[in-house]
Amino acid sequence: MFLSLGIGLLCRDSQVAELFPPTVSPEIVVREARIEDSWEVAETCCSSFFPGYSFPLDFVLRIDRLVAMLSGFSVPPSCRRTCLVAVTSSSFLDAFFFGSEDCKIAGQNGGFILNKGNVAGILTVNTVTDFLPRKGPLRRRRTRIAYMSNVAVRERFRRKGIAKRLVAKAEALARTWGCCAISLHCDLNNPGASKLYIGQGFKCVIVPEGANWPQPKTSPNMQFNFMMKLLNTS
Ligand SMILES: CC(=O)SCCNC(=O)CCNC(=O)[C@H](O)C(C)(C)COP(=O)(O)OP(=O)(O)OC[C@H]1O[C@@H](n2cnc3c(N)ncnc32)[C@H](O)[C@@H]1OP(=O)(O)O
Repeated sequence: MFLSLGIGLLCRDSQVAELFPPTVSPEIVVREARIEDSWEVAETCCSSFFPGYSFPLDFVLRIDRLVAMLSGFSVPPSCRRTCLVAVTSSSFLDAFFFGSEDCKIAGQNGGFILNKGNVAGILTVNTVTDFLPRKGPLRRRRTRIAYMSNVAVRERFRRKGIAKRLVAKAEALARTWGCCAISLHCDLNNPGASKLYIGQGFKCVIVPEGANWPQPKTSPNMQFNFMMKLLNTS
């Protein structure tokens, strides 16, 4: 009986392997982040944008992100901001990764990770338009243009269409906010991300030389493409 049960399990494993070959992502749901996702959002952000840092600097970075995220959700009146997460089904992760790379505690492999790994990707979208030139002598904020940032997918979940899903969800959300366009800054030296946005229909906006066009505050040597996509609101 034990033998047949063992064979049954083996069959199930191979069938599961067939159903989920390594190139296909497990079930992914894209939704707005909840408070309990905060640490994993910070972790996904830091491991994607600062992959080279090790303990204790990476821990400090994550705390910094966490604080920035929790405090950054207050926005000027009439503006919207939200963080989207792509989450994997936890049962899948429990079955395949529990106790291994997704459940690391401080300092392991020289890096700080404390999560079960449900968040596979993140994206922030807002209508604050801090990165668009203001309008008129009163320097009023532009309206109806959403802005995307912090798009990141954990390394082992990349090239499975997760960023595309996050971008599509951000566009849908922007439409519900009444936006007619969505914009972003993309590092000129990030060909993967540029390809992603061009593939999703974003166009580079040529910023006139010397224009007073606000840019993200990163290292001074970093150069950005400002990209935009008109949203079909019909
Ligand atoms: C506005 C911003 O926030 S820009 C910052 C972008 N973020 C980063 O650079 C952080 C580190 N990188 C990442 O987190 C990821 O690699 C991302 C977000 C750039 C892409 O996430 P993924 O989930 O892997 O993208 P996804 O699988 O949806 O790819 C969609 C398309 O983008 C393009 N693409 C994505 N990554 C790459 C890459 N490394 N090289 C070439 N093309 C790429 C491809 O055209 C791809 O389609 P394909 O797989 O059918 O060829």
